[in-house]
Amino acid sequence: MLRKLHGLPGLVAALFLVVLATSGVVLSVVPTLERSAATVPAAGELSVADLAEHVVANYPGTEQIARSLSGEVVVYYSRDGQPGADRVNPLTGKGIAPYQPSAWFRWVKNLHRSFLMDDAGRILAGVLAALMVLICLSGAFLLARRLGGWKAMLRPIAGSGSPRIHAELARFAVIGLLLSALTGSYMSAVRFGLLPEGTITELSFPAEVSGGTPAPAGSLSALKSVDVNELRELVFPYPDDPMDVYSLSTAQGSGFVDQATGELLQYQPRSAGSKFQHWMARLHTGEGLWWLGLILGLAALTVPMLSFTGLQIWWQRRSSAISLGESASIEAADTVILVGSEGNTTWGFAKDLQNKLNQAGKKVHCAPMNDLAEHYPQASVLFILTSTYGDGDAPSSASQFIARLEHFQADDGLKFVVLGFGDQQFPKFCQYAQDVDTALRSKGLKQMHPLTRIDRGSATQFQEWGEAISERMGIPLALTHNPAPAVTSEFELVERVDYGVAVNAPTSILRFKPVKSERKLWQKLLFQNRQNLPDFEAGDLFGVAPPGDRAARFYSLASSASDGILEICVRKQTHGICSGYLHSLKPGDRISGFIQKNPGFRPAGGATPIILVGAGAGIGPLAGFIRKNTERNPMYLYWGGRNPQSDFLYRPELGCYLDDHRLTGLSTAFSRSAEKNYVQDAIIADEPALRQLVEAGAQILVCGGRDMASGVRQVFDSILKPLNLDVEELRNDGRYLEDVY
Ligand SMILES: Cc1cc2nc3c(=O)[nH]c(=O)nc-3n(C[C@H](O)[C@H](O)[C@H](O)COP(=O)(O)O)c2cc1C
Repeated sequence: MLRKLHGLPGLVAALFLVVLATSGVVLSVVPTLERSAATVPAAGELSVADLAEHVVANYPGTEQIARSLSGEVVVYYSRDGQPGADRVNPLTGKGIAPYQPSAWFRWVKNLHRSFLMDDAGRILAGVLAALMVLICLSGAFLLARRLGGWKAMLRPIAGSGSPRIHAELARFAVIGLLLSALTGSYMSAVRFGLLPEGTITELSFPAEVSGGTPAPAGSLSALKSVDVNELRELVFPYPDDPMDVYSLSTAQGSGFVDQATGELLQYQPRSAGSKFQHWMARLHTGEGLWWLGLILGLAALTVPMLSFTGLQIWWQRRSSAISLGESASIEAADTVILVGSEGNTTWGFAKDLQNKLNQAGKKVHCAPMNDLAEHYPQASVLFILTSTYGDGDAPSSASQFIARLEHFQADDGLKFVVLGFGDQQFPKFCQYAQDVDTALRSKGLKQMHPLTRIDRGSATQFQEWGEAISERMGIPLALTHNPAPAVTSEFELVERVDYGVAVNAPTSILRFKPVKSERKLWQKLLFQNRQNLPDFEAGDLFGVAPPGDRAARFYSLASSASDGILEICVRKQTHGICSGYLHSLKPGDRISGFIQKNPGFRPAGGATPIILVGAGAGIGPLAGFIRKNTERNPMYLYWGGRNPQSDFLYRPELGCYLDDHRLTGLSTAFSRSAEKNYVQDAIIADEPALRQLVEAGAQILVCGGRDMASGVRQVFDSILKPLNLDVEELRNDGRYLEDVY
């Protein structure tokens, strides 16, 4: 719902919003330009009387002096019967230049206010401003949900590509955009009478005027008592009409001034409503608040990019949407599958399950979890397949599920199974699936099979779960869904470096070049994936299926697309089909593969010190991070191998990285050498230095086998103890990341 509230207005209004925002950016510099050209006297330095005296000395035919909120003073005068207007220096009253408002800015203002279409355009601009309020608010809620609550709004944002850019820009700009949209909506609502206007009472001409001989403007007491910075406008009396008066308008109110006595007549302070309206306009335009104008302009500058990335996200989501096969009705279904998904990948698994159950003769009803019915009269099994989002929260298609469960009537014969989809990198791995499992049990439903968690869409884990369910239900259920994108790219092996044969740990660094083929124009326009030149970062995963096998295996990437090479570091497993296949490749051989993003495993960036820990082939992504560290931020590597003569992976590269300071420090440990050390020992040896780094905000990234990762966690727990910290706490702050296999 929240996503629709955000996306739909965005899609409908994107183009108009870009026009509004771009013209807003141009207008946002006006207050700064005006302010830089204006001379603003210090408070108390110059009164309106002084200003009038200086101006009249230079412009004897002065009719009006106007001062903008930016401090620009313009005198309107008549000379030899001809009207004129000059910008003047308030301190001297001397003219600076003829006053000529910019025709270009006027055109942009018209475009911004009304799309150059008068009232119809103004109404459209008002509606767009209101839509923008909706987009900003729903976007802020989505962002808070994604980051794990309002308190976590400043947390590093995981992810990459358009979703990450969209979220980063939105976080930066949302307050500015919301302010512009709210004030713009208010101004439109007032203009079209939807909100009351702040009353500005028209002053009637004073009944009693002295009619005496006019005194010089500089001597009039009412003008002397007003600081020039308060002035809005001073209209001079008609020459040779002793019964006429000065009309004075200031920030506080307006009134008349007797030209002979200097007395203030019929003064009217501004009403609270008028002040409010005035401030809303200032907060929208930044008039007189040049710094705010620039902030609002910067925020508006993000709108074209937000629209573009928003459109890309929508398109990607649409492209990955799964159309479900025929679904039995709620009344007729003997099996129900409910799906909780945000990015649609879980639907692919659900569809496979539904197809296989159909093939086994079941009548399956499949729906989003939010569509939980009150009763499934014929159903004996309820499958829940759900992902987890935010910080252990429900994905959007399951957000109402727990609430709806209150009204659910379960038959005695109904059993349930929960299958969670998540990512082990997140501290609350498959937490929502766990919550659903608990909620169903507390509701009194019987579990048919224990909760199972699938990590990063593993086809193998899904298949294994299918086998277990198959046994429970007594039906064949060969689940084969592999969420790999249908489109793979071709890669050619250009180089391999082999290590570790002598210590029974054959490990190769394999470097591939993508085989190029250009995208067609329509594919580019429709934001289609680059078919053969995928975008990837070190730490993302490379999916490869060995010949004759549909299930892909994943290898952490040791390079980024910008390196121009796709690099993986693969240890040949005993009986490993895929690792054996990769190890058999010779330069010139081609393979097909695809990229799976792994946004949860990336160094924080900026000056944050990074501690990299790995063992064996786990060095792959870590080497990729170091290669990318061209800004020479502090980066330390702790790595464990078997023997320095045989499997010191990346030895020459690491030497170069140390020399050119992409790597700040390197500690190694070898288990089959004289020292017989593991990476944990190398970490303990540097305990005080590491503690200091963590105290200074360091982030730790660990890559390698499960046992090594668990040992490293224990060691860090003990190192962190004196700081009253532990790995779990760092993990919650995104400062302890693992890529474990
Ligand atoms: C912003 C974001 C937050 C996530 N939070 C969690 C989480 O807290 N726990 C977890 O196990 N997985 C988390 N994941 C991983 C997803 O649950 C996982 O990728 C899942 O397969 C997505 O399925 P879906 O595309 O059907 O929504 C998160 C993913 C993203 C992009």
